[in-house]
Amino acid sequence: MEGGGDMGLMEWCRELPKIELHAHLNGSVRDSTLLELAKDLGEKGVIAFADVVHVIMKNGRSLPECFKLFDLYHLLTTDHQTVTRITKEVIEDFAAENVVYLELRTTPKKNEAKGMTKCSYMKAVIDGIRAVDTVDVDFVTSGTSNVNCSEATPLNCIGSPIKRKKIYVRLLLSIDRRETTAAALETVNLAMDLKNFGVVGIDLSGNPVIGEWQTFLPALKHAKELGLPITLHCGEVPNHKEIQAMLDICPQRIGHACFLVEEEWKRVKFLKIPVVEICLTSNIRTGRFSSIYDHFFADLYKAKHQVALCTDDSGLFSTTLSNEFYLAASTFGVSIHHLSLQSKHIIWQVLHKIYWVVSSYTGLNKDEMFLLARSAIQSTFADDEVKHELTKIYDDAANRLII
Ligand SMILES: CNc1ncnc2c1ncn2[C@@H]1O[C@H](COP(=O)(O)O)[C@@H](O)[C@H]1O
Ligand SMILES: [Zn+2]
Repeated sequence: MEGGGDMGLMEWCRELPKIELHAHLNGSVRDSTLLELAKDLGEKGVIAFADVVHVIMKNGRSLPECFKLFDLYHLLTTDHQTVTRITKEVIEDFAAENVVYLELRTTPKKNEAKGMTKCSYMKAVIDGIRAVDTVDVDFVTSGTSNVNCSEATPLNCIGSPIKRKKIYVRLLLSIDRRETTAAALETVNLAMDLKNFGVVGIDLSGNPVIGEWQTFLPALKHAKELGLPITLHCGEVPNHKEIQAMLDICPQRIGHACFLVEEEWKRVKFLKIPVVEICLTSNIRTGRFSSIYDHFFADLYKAKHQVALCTDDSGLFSTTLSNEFYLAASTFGVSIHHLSLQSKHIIWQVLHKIYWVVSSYTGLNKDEMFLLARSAIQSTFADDEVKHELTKIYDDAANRLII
């Protein structure tokens, strides 16, 4: 799909201002940084460098393999200084491809050996946000925090003569499915303490075959009581009892939703509440769908259900948000407008190819992609002021990007 006439579309996708709602910090680390960190630890004799290189560089991974890899990532990134470094780099990478609003999620971690508490982990993340120097960052919502974080000021230089790129960064604190109820509650309370530093909500993630719903429920209910929005990794495996329970608490958003059955989709659509964070490459790479043509994105889009294209783990899956837009545009464009949803692969592929060749048309048209990107504004957990600013960014870009 790349190269030739298609390059225009990819470039357009890069130019498009984008909103990223589902990105895990440790899953978004650059390969080059991981390799450097692995080399360091290899030299210190903590890991066998030769053994981990091919694991880091491997392309296709099953979901269980991903979680094994996260354990390795966490070994590499577990000290304050490294957490600060990866946060800085991840934000710079998203900003470089015109992500204008990033809701970055991460699991606050305790590590006694490194003197790390959940709170100090988050301080290291915040230091990383403050260390970004290639773009202006807006992340402080107001005032200071009561967790003894150093005085924080927004990094955007008001009145700076040179107009630089700007990115809004907000944080979601993740509860890992391996955690206890007490640990999950600690994360929710920390999120409340860090509201002034751009923490806007709670995520539930981690290996979907681990942990019981009842373990996380008290913390999620607590978050709701505190008015913290929630997004859940929902239906990554076919656990229908859990999917029902997740929908019962009416989260603001859900991610993945790969294994929802018709009845559950009806409920999602009827509730009109959960915005679905769609992670195409992640779902394909982890084998949730044997072909991208089986993905439910087109179904939801056509039903006008609120969806947002996201990367999930841009480092782990070697993708970017621009790439996800390109993938959606070049795969689903024809199908969305001209085919029935039940079409089989072969029909999708043949018609898509014919249409593509005949008309040189590469998918969703630019107006629709622009609106798709813009529609994510309403799904952010940011306050109205930020939403207003984002709307202005899209209004400005409309002249340049759509006719
Ligand atoms: C592939 N789909 C996925 N499904 C579920 N959880 C995932 C995930 N991808 C990432 N994570 C969650 O994010 C953590 C890494 O980032 P942080 O250490 O929090 O920054 C993983 O350990 C896992 O808990
Ligand atoms: Zn995820």
